[in-house]
Amino acid sequence: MAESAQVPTLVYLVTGGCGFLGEHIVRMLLEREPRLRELRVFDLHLSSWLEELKTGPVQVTAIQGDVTQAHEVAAAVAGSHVVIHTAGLVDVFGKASPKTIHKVNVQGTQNVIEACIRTGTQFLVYTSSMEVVGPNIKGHPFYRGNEDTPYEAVHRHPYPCSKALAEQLVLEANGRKVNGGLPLVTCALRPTGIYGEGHQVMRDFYNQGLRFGGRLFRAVPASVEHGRVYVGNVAWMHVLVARELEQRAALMGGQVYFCYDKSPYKSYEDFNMEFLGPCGLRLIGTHPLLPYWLLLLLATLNALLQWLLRPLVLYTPLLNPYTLAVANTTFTVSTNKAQRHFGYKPLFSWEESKARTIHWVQALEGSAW
Ligand SMILES: NC(=O)C1=CN([C@@H]2O[C@H](COP(=O)(O)OP(=O)(O)OC[C@H]3O[C@@H](n4cnc5c(N)ncnc54)[C@H](O)[C@@H]3O)[C@@H](O)[C@H]2O)C=CC1
Ligand SMILES: CC(C)CCC[C@@H](C)[C@H]1CC[C@H]2[C@@H]3[C@H](O)CC4=CC(=O)CC[C@]4(C)[C@H]3CC[C@]12C
Repeated sequence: MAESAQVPTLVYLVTGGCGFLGEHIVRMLLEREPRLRELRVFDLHLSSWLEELKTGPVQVTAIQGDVTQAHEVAAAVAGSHVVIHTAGLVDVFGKASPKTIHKVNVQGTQNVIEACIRTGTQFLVYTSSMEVVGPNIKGHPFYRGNEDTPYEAVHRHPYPCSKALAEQLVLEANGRKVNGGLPLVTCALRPTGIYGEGHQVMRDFYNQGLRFGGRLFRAVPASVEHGRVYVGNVAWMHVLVARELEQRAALMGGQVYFCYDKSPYKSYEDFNMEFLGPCGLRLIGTHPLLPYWLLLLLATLNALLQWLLRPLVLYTPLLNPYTLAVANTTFTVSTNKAQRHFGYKPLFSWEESKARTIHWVQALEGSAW
């Protein structure tokens, strides 16, 4: 990869570049990668905000395409120096079938790898997930663990299964020869639960709170820690990894990195209240209002209803046995591997991450502000 501060030469491709995280990566690259000549944004659904980016100095190329279609992926990858593969089907609510989740997340990733090899693209950054590790089906806590913490990673749900398989494909591809004979250099980033501007689940919780007269009802004990990381910092980690992968190929190739920042360790709901509280919502109860066994019964009923109604309507409530288990199991990370390997420091402090997220919630349609 040729380096020059004056003449931008690099071509980057971001798959899933119109999604929640993808948009932040795209904007961050344009702001903080001075060597960029062309930025290709590949997504199933192209967003209108891409148009405004086309007026800047970097050539922004919007590519409507499907990662499950190998020829579309190969055409987009050809001629790029770095691929950031963020596209994925993020579904833990039963909106898509397990087969579709597998096809997009696993076959789609395989297509990206093969496209890099066939077209001679040498650097691949994959957005994995904390979910490839856990929480596992046994509900074992992962308390402030790092990339080397032993943990029994056993999954049954299609989403974590697909992310784990895809991550494995990416890591195993490290070192394979790409067209031209150079080695492919890959690595995987594992965000914990991402939050920030554009976060759909946060929007859902906010709207739910508004419907209940400004109240949310505690469902998870405050003592359960759930790892969260600000979207801007996750994007920054992608930009840094992409930048450093060539110089530090021997160290970083085939590695996994948790995404982390200074966001506090809290339960899923208490963490959300850091933003929803200042927007006028209250979390009712210091303990869960319903006992766990009753929540599990409701979650199971929801799963049953989803199955029964499937021929007529898609019923996809937030509460199901999987989301209940994830929200009720401690899973937090404490690591400095990204700092040691490629000098990562969070770009946004907790105070700034919080302020930006609150500002976004306040601007939502139907907001109480
Ligand atoms: N949201 C979260 O808390 C976390 C997300 N992740 C991972 O981060 C990545 C991005 O997730 P989000 O931004 O939250 O999701 P998102 O749903 O907002 O973005 C995913 C993007 O991929 C695109 N996409 C989906 N199927 C596609 C296909 N067949 N071909 C081309 N593009 C396709 C979508 O149109 C969307 O723009 C995913 O790989 C996800 O697994 C990892 C950890 C946590
Ligand atoms: C009412 C319930 C008891 C609470 C429901 C909350 C859930 C909807 C969310 C709790 C934990 C979330 C997941 C977690 O942050 C890890 C994730 C990583 C990803 O890669 C994708 C998203 C997610 C699975 C995230 C999804 C929503 C929760 C299950």
